[in-house]
Amino acid sequence: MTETPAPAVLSAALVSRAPKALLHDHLDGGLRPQTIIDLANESGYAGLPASDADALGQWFRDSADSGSLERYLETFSHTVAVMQTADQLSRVARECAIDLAADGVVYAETRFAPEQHVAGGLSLTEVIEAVLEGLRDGEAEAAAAGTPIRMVALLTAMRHAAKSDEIAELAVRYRDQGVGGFDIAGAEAGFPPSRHLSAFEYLRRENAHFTIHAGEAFGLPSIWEAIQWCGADRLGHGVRIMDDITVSDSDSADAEGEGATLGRLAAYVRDCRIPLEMCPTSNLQTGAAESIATHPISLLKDLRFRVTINTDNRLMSGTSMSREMQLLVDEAGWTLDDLRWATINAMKSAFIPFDERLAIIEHVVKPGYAALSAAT
Ligand SMILES: O=c1[nH]cnc2c1ncn2[C@@H]1O[C@H](CO)[C@@H](O)[C@H]1O
Ligand SMILES: [Zn+2]
Repeated sequence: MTETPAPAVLSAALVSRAPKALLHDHLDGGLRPQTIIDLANESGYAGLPASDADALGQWFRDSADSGSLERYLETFSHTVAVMQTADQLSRVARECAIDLAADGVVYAETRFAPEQHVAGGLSLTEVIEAVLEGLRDGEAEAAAAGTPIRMVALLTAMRHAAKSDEIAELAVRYRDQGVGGFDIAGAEAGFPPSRHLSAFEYLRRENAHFTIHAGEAFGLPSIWEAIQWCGADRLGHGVRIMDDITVSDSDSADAEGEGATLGRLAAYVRDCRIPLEMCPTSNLQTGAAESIATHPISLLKDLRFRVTINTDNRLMSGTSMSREMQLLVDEAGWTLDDLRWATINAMKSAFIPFDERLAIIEHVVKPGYAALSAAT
């Protein structure tokens, strides 16, 4: 009798070398702990809950681990507090690009809400320009270090606030200067995407791209509004699309997803290839999923939804793209081919022009994975 050999578990060294594409990363959720401390000391912000980097990093991870999106979001008050001057914003953006590049990320969209960075007297445009400058500097440094990365900013409007029209206009104004699109974020329950319909209608008139955080802390109605009412190009998280998928008996969907039945909304999302910006560790912390092994991302992969892997908030989750990928390999059986597929999915869904996406897929992602396959 011949036994099928168990697939080789991918080593951390290999996963860290894999080319990665990241669509869902919050700039204010990815600061280095030491940078927060430096910036707090320089600016006189006295509210930090810890004064050494290790303890502060731990504090963010623990506090974000509450099982509630609302409490998770409270931790951002400390990062936002030290992102109120042009120098602070540029430094954080520069380090974001460098850290992602060092992790093997070759393309990343990082998002932030300009309206949260005006407490120190900056205008919205000064906030955006400071971030864009930092991203350009970070790209240049990463290239010089031999780890080139393309960085794009997304402008977020906070869903509980009333600034989305203005932020959407800025996303259009800065479209050719490093801003790829628009997003809404913040507490989901009680703040449906349709509250910001005029911003989305404006963006569509302008042929601009946007994604919407939906289906994270709230279910199908939020996803339905985001897609069918607001016209979102992509879904931030979208993990609750599972509520519209029936698996005949527990865990019975096999590797091809046989045994699963899609409702109308889930079928629409799959048929239209609507990208899902999935963030496994973040979902465990906010209670949107129970474990990596049972996270819907694997079933959705098997069902061939357009799944992408993302970090959400590297600081609050103590994570990186390599870590998210490694967890899927170790705890949910993902293969190198699966990681390559998710990376190409992300590049196909990026908010940059088609020819530029294709160039990264053909000249960076595919050769990178081919070299790794040859090495396994
Ligand atoms: O997973 C999330 N769901 C909803 N909102 C989020 C998430 N992560 C971060 N933010 C919110 O987005 C703002 C801009 O980056 C952050 O300040 C945070 O309030
Ligand atoms: Zn997010």
